[in-house]
Amino acid sequence: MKIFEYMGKYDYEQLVLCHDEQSGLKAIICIHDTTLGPALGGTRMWTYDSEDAAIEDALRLARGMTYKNAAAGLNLGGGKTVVIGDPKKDKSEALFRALGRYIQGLNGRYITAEDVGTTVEDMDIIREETKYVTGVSPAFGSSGNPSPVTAYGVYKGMKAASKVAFGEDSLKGKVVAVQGVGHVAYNLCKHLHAEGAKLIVTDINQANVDRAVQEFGAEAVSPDKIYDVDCDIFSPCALGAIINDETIERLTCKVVAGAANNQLKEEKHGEMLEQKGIIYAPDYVINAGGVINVADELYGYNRDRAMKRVETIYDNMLKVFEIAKRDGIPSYKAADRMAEERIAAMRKTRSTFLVNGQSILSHR
Ligand SMILES: NC(=O)C1=CN([C@@H]2O[C@H](COP(=O)(O)OP(=O)(O)OC[C@H]3O[C@@H](n4cnc5c(N)ncnc54)[C@H](O)[C@@H]3O)[C@@H](O)[C@H]2O)C=CC1
Ligand SMILES: CC(C)CC(=O)C(=O)O
Repeated sequence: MKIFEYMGKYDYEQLVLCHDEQSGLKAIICIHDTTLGPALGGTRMWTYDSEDAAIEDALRLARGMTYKNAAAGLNLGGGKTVVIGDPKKDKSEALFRALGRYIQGLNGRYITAEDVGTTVEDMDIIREETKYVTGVSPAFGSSGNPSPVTAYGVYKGMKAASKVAFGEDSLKGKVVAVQGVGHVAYNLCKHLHAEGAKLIVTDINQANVDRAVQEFGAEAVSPDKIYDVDCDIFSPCALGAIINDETIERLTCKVVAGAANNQLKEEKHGEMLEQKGIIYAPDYVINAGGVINVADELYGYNRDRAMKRVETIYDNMLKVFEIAKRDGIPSYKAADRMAEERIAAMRKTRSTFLVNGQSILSHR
Protein backbone atom coordinates (compact mmCIF):
# COMPACT_ATOMS: atom_id res chain seq x y z
CA MET A 1 0.00 0.00 0.00
CA LYS A 2 1.10 3.57 -0.61
CA ILE A 3 1.24 4.62 3.03
CA PHE A 4 2.02 8.33 2.72
CA GLU A 5 -0.55 8.73 -0.04
CA TYR A 6 -3.19 7.18 2.25
CA MET A 7 -2.04 9.25 5.24
CA GLY A 8 -2.24 12.39 3.12
CA LYS A 9 -5.72 11.58 1.84
CA TYR A 10 -7.19 11.41 5.36
CA ASP A 11 -4.74 13.72 7.13
CA TYR A 12 -3.09 11.23 9.50
CA GLU A 13 -0.51 12.43 12.02
CA GLN A 14 1.65 9.45 12.89
CA LEU A 15 2.20 5.75 12.24
CA VAL A 16 4.57 3.85 14.51
CA LEU A 17 5.89 0.37 13.73
CA CYS A 18 6.95 -1.40 16.93
CA HIS A 19 9.22 -4.43 16.83
CA ASP A 20 10.68 -6.51 19.67
CA GLU A 21 12.51 -9.64 18.59
CA GLN A 22 12.65 -11.29 22.03
CA SER A 23 8.93 -11.12 22.78
CA GLY A 24 7.84 -11.44 19.16
CA LEU A 25 6.01 -8.12 19.27
CA LYS A 26 5.00 -6.75 15.90
CA ALA A 27 2.64 -3.85 16.46
CA ILE A 28 1.40 -0.77 14.70
CA ILE A 29 0.32 2.29 16.67
CA CYS A 30 -1.57 4.79 14.57
CA ILE A 31 -2.46 8.30 15.67
CA HIS A 32 -4.94 9.90 13.31
CA ASP A 33 -5.78 13.29 14.78
CA THR A 34 -5.12 14.99 18.12
CA THR A 35 -6.98 18.27 17.57
CA LEU A 36 -9.39 17.51 20.42
CA GLY A 37 -6.85 15.91 22.76
CA PRO A 38 -4.64 12.84 23.15
CA ALA A 39 -5.56 9.95 20.89
CA LEU A 40 -7.53 7.23 22.71
CA GLY A 41 -8.34 3.88 21.13
CA GLY A 42 -7.95 0.21 21.90
CA THR A 43 -5.37 -2.43 21.03
CA ARG A 44 -6.54 -5.13 18.62
CA MET A 45 -4.70 -8.46 18.40
CA TRP A 46 -5.46 -10.40 15.27
CA THR A 47 -3.91 -12.79 12.76
CA TYR A 48 -3.66 -10.67 9.62
CA ASP A 49 -3.16 -12.16 6.16
CA SER A 50 -0.43 -9.61 5.43
CA GLU A 51 1.45 -6.69 6.98
CA ASP A 52 -0.39 -4.37 4.59
CA ALA A 53 -3.73 -5.65 5.90
CA ALA A 54 -2.62 -4.95 9.49
CA ILE A 55 -1.43 -1.43 8.65
CA GLU A 56 -4.64 -0.70 6.76
CA ASP A 57 -6.71 -1.92 9.71
CA ALA A 58 -4.74 0.26 12.15
CA LEU A 59 -5.20 3.28 9.88
CA ARG A 60 -8.94 2.75 9.38
CA LEU A 61 -9.61 2.01 13.04
CA ALA A 62 -7.60 5.03 14.25
CA ARG A 63 -9.54 7.39 11.98
CA GLY A 64 -12.76 5.83 13.21
CA MET A 65 -11.70 6.69 16.77
CA THR A 66 -11.20 10.35 15.84
CA TYR A 67 -14.81 10.46 14.63
CA LYS A 68 -16.10 8.38 17.53
CA ASN A 69 -14.48 10.52 20.20
CA ALA A 70 -15.50 13.76 18.50
CA ALA A 71 -19.12 12.67 17.98
CA ALA A 72 -19.34 11.50 21.61
CA GLY A 73 -18.28 14.95 22.79
CA LEU A 74 -15.03 13.68 24.32
CA ASN A 75 -11.94 15.88 24.45
CA LEU A 76 -9.89 13.17 22.82
CA GLY A 77 -8.35 12.47 19.45
CA GLY A 78 -8.29 9.19 17.58
CA GLY A 79 -5.73 6.40 17.58
CA LYS A 80 -5.52 2.63 17.63
CA THR A 81 -2.98 -0.16 18.03
CA VAL A 82 -2.88 -3.38 16.08
CA VAL A 83 -0.77 -6.31 17.31
CA ILE A 84 -0.07 -8.94 14.67
CA GLY A 85 -0.59 -12.36 16.26
CA ASP A 86 -3.01 -14.99 17.42
CA PRO A 87 -4.57 -13.94 20.73
CA LYS A 88 -5.05 -17.61 21.63
CA LYS A 89 -1.38 -18.56 21.14
CA ASP A 90 0.94 -15.58 20.91
CA LYS A 91 0.24 -13.58 24.08
CA SER A 92 2.89 -13.19 26.76
CA GLU A 93 3.79 -10.85 29.57
CA ALA A 94 6.92 -9.83 27.67
CA LEU A 95 4.92 -8.94 24.54
CA PHE A 96 2.50 -6.61 26.34
CA ARG A 97 5.26 -5.05 28.43
CA ALA A 98 7.21 -4.33 25.25
CA LEU A 99 4.08 -2.73 23.79
CA GLY A 100 3.61 -0.74 27.00
CA ARG A 101 7.10 0.71 26.63
CA TYR A 102 6.35 1.84 23.07
CA ILE A 103 3.14 3.49 24.28
CA GLN A 104 5.04 5.20 27.10
CA GLY A 105 7.52 6.44 24.50
CA LEU A 106 4.71 8.43 22.89
CA ASN A 107 4.50 10.35 26.16
CA GLY A 108 0.72 10.66 26.32
CA ARG A 109 -0.01 11.38 22.66
CA TYR A 110 -1.73 7.97 22.59
CA ILE A 111 -3.70 6.16 25.32
CA THR A 112 -4.73 2.53 24.89
CA ALA A 113 -7.54 0.20 26.05
CA GLU A 114 -9.05 -3.17 25.03
CA ASP A 115 -10.29 -4.14 21.60
CA VAL A 116 -10.85 -7.45 19.82
CA GLY A 117 -8.32 -10.01 21.05
CA THR A 118 -7.20 -8.14 24.18
CA THR A 119 -8.46 -8.22 27.76
CA VAL A 120 -8.35 -6.41 31.10
CA GLU A 121 -5.49 -8.74 32.11
CA ASP A 122 -3.46 -7.60 29.07
CA MET A 123 -4.09 -3.94 30.01
CA ASP A 124 -2.90 -4.70 33.56
CA ILE A 125 0.40 -5.90 32.10
CA ILE A 126 0.71 -2.81 29.87
CA ARG A 127 0.10 -0.72 33.00
CA GLU A 128 3.37 -2.02 34.45
CA GLU A 129 5.17 0.06 31.81
CA THR A 130 2.95 3.05 31.15
CA LYS A 131 0.27 5.19 32.73
CA TYR A 132 -1.25 5.78 29.29
CA VAL A 133 -3.61 2.80 29.48
CA THR A 134 -7.28 2.57 30.46
CA GLY A 135 -9.69 -0.31 30.99
CA VAL A 136 -7.37 -1.87 33.58
CA SER A 137 -8.67 -3.82 36.60
CA PRO A 138 -11.11 -2.08 38.95
CA ALA A 139 -8.65 -2.98 41.75
CA PHE A 140 -6.51 -0.12 40.39
CA GLY A 141 -9.46 2.30 40.66
CA SER A 142 -10.09 1.78 36.99
CA SER A 143 -13.21 1.01 34.94
CA GLY A 144 -12.40 -2.61 33.99
CA ASN A 145 -13.76 -4.34 30.90
CA PRO A 146 -15.46 -1.80 28.59
CA SER A 147 -17.54 -4.40 26.69
CA PRO A 148 -20.67 -4.45 28.91
CA VAL A 149 -20.80 -0.65 28.73
CA THR A 150 -20.34 -0.69 24.96
CA ALA A 151 -23.20 -3.19 24.83
CA TYR A 152 -25.47 -0.93 26.88
CA GLY A 153 -24.74 1.98 24.52
CA VAL A 154 -25.48 -0.20 21.48
CA TYR A 155 -28.77 -1.27 23.09
CA LYS A 156 -29.72 2.40 23.64
CA GLY A 157 -28.68 3.37 20.11
CA MET A 158 -30.63 0.46 18.66
CA LYS A 159 -33.73 1.70 20.45
CA ALA A 160 -33.23 5.18 18.96
CA ALA A 161 -32.84 3.73 15.45
CA SER A 162 -35.96 1.61 16.03
CA LYS A 163 -37.91 4.71 17.00
CA VAL A 164 -37.12 6.18 13.60
CA ALA A 165 -37.70 2.93 11.69
CA PHE A 166 -40.77 1.53 13.49
CA GLY A 167 -42.22 4.60 15.22
CA GLU A 168 -41.52 3.22 18.72
CA ASP A 169 -38.36 2.36 20.57
CA SER A 170 -39.58 -0.81 22.24
CA LEU A 171 -37.68 -3.87 21.06
CA LYS A 172 -40.30 -6.29 22.42
CA GLY A 173 -41.09 -8.87 19.77
CA LYS A 174 -38.50 -7.51 17.34
CA VAL A 175 -36.32 -10.11 15.62
CA VAL A 176 -32.66 -9.18 15.95
CA ALA A 177 -29.97 -11.04 13.97
CA VAL A 178 -26.66 -10.78 15.78
CA GLN A 179 -23.39 -11.47 13.95
CA GLY A 180 -20.69 -12.46 16.46
CA VAL A 181 -21.68 -13.07 20.09
CA GLY A 182 -18.41 -12.17 21.79
CA HIS A 183 -17.73 -9.79 24.68
CA VAL A 184 -19.99 -6.95 23.52
CA ALA A 185 -22.77 -8.90 21.82
CA TYR A 186 -23.21 -11.37 24.70
CA ASN A 187 -24.05 -8.41 26.94
CA LEU A 188 -26.16 -6.81 24.20
CA CYS A 189 -28.17 -10.04 23.89
CA LYS A 190 -28.83 -9.90 27.66
CA HIS A 191 -30.52 -6.49 27.29
CA LEU A 192 -32.41 -7.54 24.15
CA HIS A 193 -33.62 -10.78 25.72
CA ALA A 194 -34.72 -8.95 28.88
CA GLU A 195 -36.81 -6.60 26.72
CA GLY A 196 -38.46 -9.48 24.86
CA ALA A 197 -36.65 -9.36 21.53
CA LYS A 198 -36.24 -12.61 19.58
CA LEU A 199 -32.61 -13.41 18.83
CA ILE A 200 -30.96 -15.13 15.88
CA VAL A 201 -27.22 -15.51 16.42
CA THR A 202 -24.10 -16.68 14.68
CA ASP A 203 -20.41 -16.93 15.54
CA ILE A 204 -17.35 -18.77 14.27
CA ASN A 205 -16.80 -19.79 17.90
CA GLN A 206 -19.35 -22.54 18.67
CA ALA A 207 -19.07 -22.07 22.46
CA ASN A 208 -20.26 -18.47 22.11
CA VAL A 209 -23.23 -19.59 20.02
CA ASP A 210 -24.15 -22.33 22.51
CA ARG A 211 -24.08 -19.84 25.39
CA ALA A 212 -26.52 -17.50 23.58
CA VAL A 213 -28.82 -20.41 22.71
CA GLN A 214 -28.86 -21.68 26.29
CA GLU A 215 -29.14 -18.36 28.11
CA PHE A 216 -31.38 -16.38 25.75
CA GLY A 217 -33.22 -19.05 23.77
CA ALA A 218 -31.57 -17.69 20.63
CA GLU A 219 -31.89 -19.46 17.29
CA ALA A 220 -28.47 -20.35 15.84
CA VAL A 221 -27.53 -20.11 12.17
CA SER A 222 -24.23 -20.69 10.39
CA PRO A 223 -22.01 -17.62 9.80
CA ASP A 224 -22.72 -17.50 6.04
CA LYS A 225 -26.51 -17.53 6.60
CA ILE A 226 -26.86 -14.54 8.94
CA TYR A 227 -27.38 -12.05 6.09
CA ASP A 228 -30.34 -14.03 4.73
CA VAL A 229 -32.46 -14.49 7.85
CA ASP A 230 -35.83 -12.81 8.14
CA CYS A 231 -35.33 -10.10 10.78
CA ASP A 232 -36.23 -6.54 11.82
CA ILE A 233 -32.73 -5.54 12.91
CA PHE A 234 -29.33 -6.76 11.76
CA SER A 235 -26.66 -6.24 14.41
CA PRO A 236 -23.05 -6.62 13.21
CA CYS A 237 -20.93 -7.32 16.30
CA ALA A 238 -17.90 -9.12 14.84
CA LEU A 239 -15.47 -7.47 12.44
CA GLY A 240 -15.66 -4.67 9.87
CA ALA A 241 -16.52 -4.28 6.16
CA ILE A 242 -19.49 -6.65 6.37
CA ILE A 243 -21.88 -4.15 4.79
CA ASN A 244 -20.81 -4.45 1.17
CA ASP A 245 -22.03 -5.07 -2.41
CA GLU A 246 -22.64 -8.72 -1.74
CA THR A 247 -24.38 -8.53 1.67
CA ILE A 248 -26.65 -5.50 1.15
CA GLU A 249 -28.61 -7.36 -1.51
CA ARG A 250 -29.32 -10.15 0.96
CA LEU A 251 -30.45 -8.07 3.96
CA THR A 252 -34.17 -8.14 4.78
CA CYS A 253 -34.02 -5.91 7.88
CA LYS A 254 -35.26 -2.33 8.43
CA VAL A 255 -32.37 -1.38 10.73
CA VAL A 256 -28.62 -2.04 10.88
CA ALA A 257 -27.35 -1.32 14.40
CA GLY A 258 -24.38 -3.07 15.94
CA ALA A 259 -21.10 -2.79 17.80
CA ALA A 260 -18.56 -3.60 15.09
CA ASN A 261 -16.17 -0.87 13.98
CA ASN A 262 -16.00 0.13 10.30
CA GLN A 263 -19.13 -1.78 9.27
CA LEU A 264 -19.37 -0.12 5.85
CA LYS A 265 -16.79 -1.53 3.45
CA GLU A 266 -16.86 1.74 1.52
CA GLU A 267 -18.81 4.95 1.91
CA LYS A 268 -21.01 4.04 -1.07
CA HIS A 269 -22.44 1.22 1.02
CA GLY A 270 -23.96 3.79 3.37
CA GLU A 271 -25.74 5.27 0.34
CA MET A 272 -26.87 1.82 -0.77
CA LEU A 273 -28.46 1.07 2.62
CA GLU A 274 -30.29 4.38 2.41
CA GLN A 275 -31.56 3.58 -1.10
CA LYS A 276 -32.82 0.23 0.14
CA GLY A 277 -34.78 2.00 2.90
CA ILE A 278 -32.64 0.55 5.70
CA ILE A 279 -31.97 2.80 8.70
CA TYR A 280 -28.24 2.64 9.45
CA ALA A 281 -27.06 3.54 12.96
CA PRO A 282 -23.52 4.83 12.28
CA ASP A 283 -21.11 2.44 13.97
CA TYR A 284 -18.92 4.93 15.78
CA VAL A 285 -21.92 6.76 17.27
CA ILE A 286 -23.68 3.64 18.54
CA ASN A 287 -20.57 1.85 19.85
CA ALA A 288 -19.07 4.77 21.80
CA GLY A 289 -20.11 3.43 25.23
CA GLY A 290 -16.81 1.67 25.88
CA VAL A 291 -14.62 4.61 25.04
CA ILE A 292 -16.87 6.98 27.01
CA ASN A 293 -16.46 4.64 29.98
CA VAL A 294 -12.67 4.28 29.81
CA ALA A 295 -12.23 8.00 29.06
CA ASP A 296 -13.85 8.78 32.39
CA GLU A 297 -10.80 7.24 34.07
CA LEU A 298 -8.79 10.25 32.94
CA TYR A 299 -10.85 12.34 35.41
CA GLY A 300 -10.74 9.72 38.21
CA TYR A 301 -13.30 7.04 37.37
CA ASN A 302 -16.89 7.64 38.47
CA ARG A 303 -19.31 4.99 37.22
CA ASP A 304 -22.48 7.08 37.64
CA ARG A 305 -20.99 9.94 35.65
CA ALA A 306 -19.76 7.57 32.94
CA MET A 307 -23.11 5.77 32.63
CA LYS A 308 -25.02 9.07 32.43
CA ARG A 309 -22.83 9.99 29.51
CA VAL A 310 -23.37 6.61 27.86
CA GLU A 311 -27.14 7.22 28.08
CA THR A 312 -26.65 10.21 25.75
CA ILE A 313 -25.98 7.78 22.87
CA TYR A 314 -29.78 7.54 22.47
CA ASP A 315 -30.16 11.31 21.89
CA ASN A 316 -26.95 11.54 19.90
CA MET A 317 -28.28 8.91 17.54
CA LEU A 318 -31.58 10.77 17.13
CA LYS A 319 -29.56 13.92 16.42
CA VAL A 320 -27.71 12.13 13.61
CA PHE A 321 -31.00 11.05 12.03
CA GLU A 322 -32.31 14.63 12.34
CA ILE A 323 -29.23 16.04 10.56
CA ALA A 324 -29.64 13.38 7.87
CA LYS A 325 -33.28 14.40 7.33
CA ARG A 326 -32.55 18.15 7.49
CA ASP A 327 -29.68 17.99 5.01
CA GLY A 328 -31.07 15.19 2.83
CA ILE A 329 -28.01 12.98 3.34
CA PRO A 330 -27.48 9.37 4.48
CA SER A 331 -26.98 8.83 8.21
CA TYR A 332 -23.30 7.86 7.90
CA LYS A 333 -22.62 11.24 6.29
CA ALA A 334 -24.66 13.05 8.93
CA ALA A 335 -22.53 11.47 11.66
CA ASP A 336 -19.34 12.46 9.84
CA ARG A 337 -20.67 16.01 9.51
CA MET A 338 -21.42 16.20 13.23
CA ALA A 339 -17.92 14.99 14.17
CA GLU A 340 -16.10 17.07 11.55
CA GLU A 341 -17.93 20.26 12.57
CA ARG A 342 -16.79 19.82 16.17
CA ILE A 343 -13.16 19.18 15.18
CA ALA A 344 -13.18 22.13 12.74
CA ALA A 345 -14.63 24.46 15.39
CA MET A 346 -11.89 23.50 17.85
CA ARG A 347 -9.23 23.90 15.17
CA LYS A 348 -10.47 27.42 14.44
CA THR A 349 -10.57 28.43 18.09
CA ARG A 350 -8.01 31.13 18.64
CA SER A 351 -4.73 29.80 19.99
CA THR A 352 -4.09 32.16 22.88
CA PHE A 353 -0.64 32.42 24.42
CA LEU A 354 -0.07 30.30 27.52
CA VAL A 355 3.02 30.48 29.72
CA ASN A 356 4.89 27.17 29.29
CA GLY A 357 1.79 25.80 27.62
CA GLN A 358 -0.26 26.25 30.83
CA SER A 359 -2.99 28.66 31.78
CA ILE A 360 -1.51 31.83 33.26
CA LEU A 361 -3.84 31.39 36.26
CA SER A 362 -2.04 28.21 37.28
CA HIS A 363 1.04 30.35 38.08
CA ARG A 364 -0.72 32.36 40.75
N1 LIG B 1 -15.19 -4.32 23.28
C1 LIG B 1 -15.61 -3.07 23.20
O1 LIG B 1 -15.87 -2.40 24.20
C2 LIG B 1 -15.81 -2.46 21.85
C3 LIG B 1 -15.83 -3.23 20.71
N2 LIG B 1 -16.10 -2.65 19.50
C4 LIG B 1 -16.15 -3.46 18.30
O2 LIG B 1 -17.20 -4.42 18.44
C5 LIG B 1 -16.84 -5.62 17.78
C6 LIG B 1 -16.90 -6.78 18.76
O3 LIG B 1 -16.00 -6.54 19.82
P1 LIG B 1 -15.82 -7.58 21.02
O4 LIG B 1 -17.13 -8.14 21.40
O5 LIG B 1 -15.00 -6.90 22.03
O6 LIG B 1 -14.94 -8.68 20.32
P2 LIG B 1 -14.94 -10.25 20.55
O7 LIG B 1 -13.72 -10.76 19.88
O8 LIG B 1 -15.17 -10.59 21.98
O9 LIG B 1 -16.24 -10.70 19.75
C7 LIG B 1 -16.31 -10.83 18.38
C8 LIG B 1 -16.98 -12.14 18.08
O10 LIG B 1 -17.17 -12.24 16.68
C9 LIG B 1 -16.87 -13.57 16.28
N3 LIG B 1 -16.58 -13.54 14.85
C10 LIG B 1 -15.44 -13.15 14.21
N4 LIG B 1 -15.57 -13.26 12.89
C11 LIG B 1 -16.83 -13.72 12.68
C12 LIG B 1 -17.58 -14.04 11.51
N5 LIG B 1 -17.07 -13.90 10.29
N6 LIG B 1 -18.86 -14.46 11.66
C13 LIG B 1 -19.39 -14.59 12.89
N7 LIG B 1 -18.72 -14.33 14.02
C14 LIG B 1 -17.47 -13.89 13.92
C15 LIG B 1 -15.74 -13.99 17.18
O11 LIG B 1 -15.62 -15.40 17.24
C16 LIG B 1 -16.16 -13.37 18.50
O12 LIG B 1 -16.95 -14.22 19.27
C17 LIG B 1 -15.46 -5.37 17.18
O13 LIG B 1 -15.58 -4.91 15.85
C18 LIG B 1 -14.89 -4.26 18.05
O14 LIG B 1 -13.91 -3.49 17.40
C19 LIG B 1 -16.34 -1.31 19.38
C20 LIG B 1 -16.34 -0.51 20.49
C21 LIG B 1 -15.98 -1.01 21.80
C1 LIG C 1 -12.72 -0.54 23.26
C2 LIG C 1 -12.81 0.91 23.57
C3 LIG C 1 -12.48 1.16 24.97
C4 LIG C 1 -12.02 1.79 22.67
C5 LIG C 1 -11.99 1.43 21.23
O1 LIG C 1 -10.96 1.09 20.72
C6 LIG C 1 -13.21 1.43 20.44
O2 LIG C 1 -14.21 2.04 20.84
O3 LIG C 1 -13.20 0.84 19.35
